[in-house]
Amino acid sequence: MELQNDLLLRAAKGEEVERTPVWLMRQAGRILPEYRAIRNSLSGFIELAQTPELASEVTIQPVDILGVDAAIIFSDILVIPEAMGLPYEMVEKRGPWFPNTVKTASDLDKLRIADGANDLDYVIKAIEITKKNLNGRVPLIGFAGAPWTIFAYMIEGSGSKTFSKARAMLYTEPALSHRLLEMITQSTINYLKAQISAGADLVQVFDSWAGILGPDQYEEFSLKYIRLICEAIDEVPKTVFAKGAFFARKDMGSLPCETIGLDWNMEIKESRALIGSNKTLQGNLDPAALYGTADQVVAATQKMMKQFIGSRHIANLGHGVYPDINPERVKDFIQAVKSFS
Ligand SMILES: Cc1c2[nH]c(c1CCC(=O)O)Cc1[nH]c(c(CCC(=O)O)c1C)Cc1[nH]c(c(CCC(=O)O)c1C)Cc1[nH]c(c(C)c1CCC(=O)O)C2
Repeated sequence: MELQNDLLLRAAKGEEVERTPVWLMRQAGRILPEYRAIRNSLSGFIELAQTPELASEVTIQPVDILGVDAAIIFSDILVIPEAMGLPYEMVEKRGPWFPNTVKTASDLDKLRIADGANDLDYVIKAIEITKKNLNGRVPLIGFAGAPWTIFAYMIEGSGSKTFSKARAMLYTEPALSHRLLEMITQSTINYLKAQISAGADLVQVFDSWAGILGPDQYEEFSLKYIRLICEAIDEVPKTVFAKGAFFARKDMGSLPCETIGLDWNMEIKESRALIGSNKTLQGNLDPAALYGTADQVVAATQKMMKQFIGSRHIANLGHGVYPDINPERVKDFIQAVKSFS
């Protein structure tokens, strides 16, 4: 199926574009009343994610309602631990929670490498339905968590400010840590390849908890595995978003991927200098900027866009859109990118 709007893919590959493409991390769900209407008719997030027809519907909502230049499949990074044998629950207002965590080698022996196509068949079906229903309007982004971020949840069992159990494991059980990271990496490669076979046009790896490691540990326990994933996937362009990894920007310039995501703490020109000229940069408006008035949102967006002039760029926020943002301000952001020249 020929894409009618392939701005995202051309920008990722560093090809000519008429204008900068724009989408938002966490655009599916969260902010739209149309999403909440569907979600509230079910038992919760997990049932929605596991119902391919509905997951597909909420994936396409931001394309119809907001006018973004890409869809991102509605799912979660935590489907990988579940497919490996560690199920999660989504607790209302509190976030993910794992009844069991990995503490010892015998916990690890109970886990398996996920195969992607079978273990996560509901995501694969949702991608197939979404590709059909998008009918080539915009590209579809597939995604997975980076091994370190997935590891952090599997050890900690929930979100955390410090992830001190997960970070302790790196010091007390480095060999066990590497074994688990290898299993997650292999599962993730299988999963991303299945997403691509089903129709994903680009894949993004989210390393949401990159910023809590020091530079040496980040190289050893995170970047190494992200590199393996990028090396294994050559079918479609890849984006790596490592939140808070300002210290790793130079190393990220040599990852075998097309695009590097920037968070809003990262200065744009400095990031370009560190990462080099042969990557597309994605980002990086502060998500809190969308709490401003329409005029303020437009001004902040233009200010960001100016700093990317002459640079390979995909416009986005510096992290996921916050749940209580007015969708009208999201539209102002998108329109400000589209009319920037
Ligand atoms: C760390 C992380 C998670 N999930 C994700 C990350 C990485 C990105 C980031 O750093 O924000 C990624 C994710 N989660 C979800 C998507 C869907 C696609 C998209 O819109 O980008 C994506 C790409 C749906 C979701 N994942 C979740 C929801 C909310 C569930 C609900 O409707 O109640 C959605 C729509 C739940 C979730 N899932 C997770 C948390 C911490 C939570 C609870 C708080 C929150 O809402 O973010 C783990």
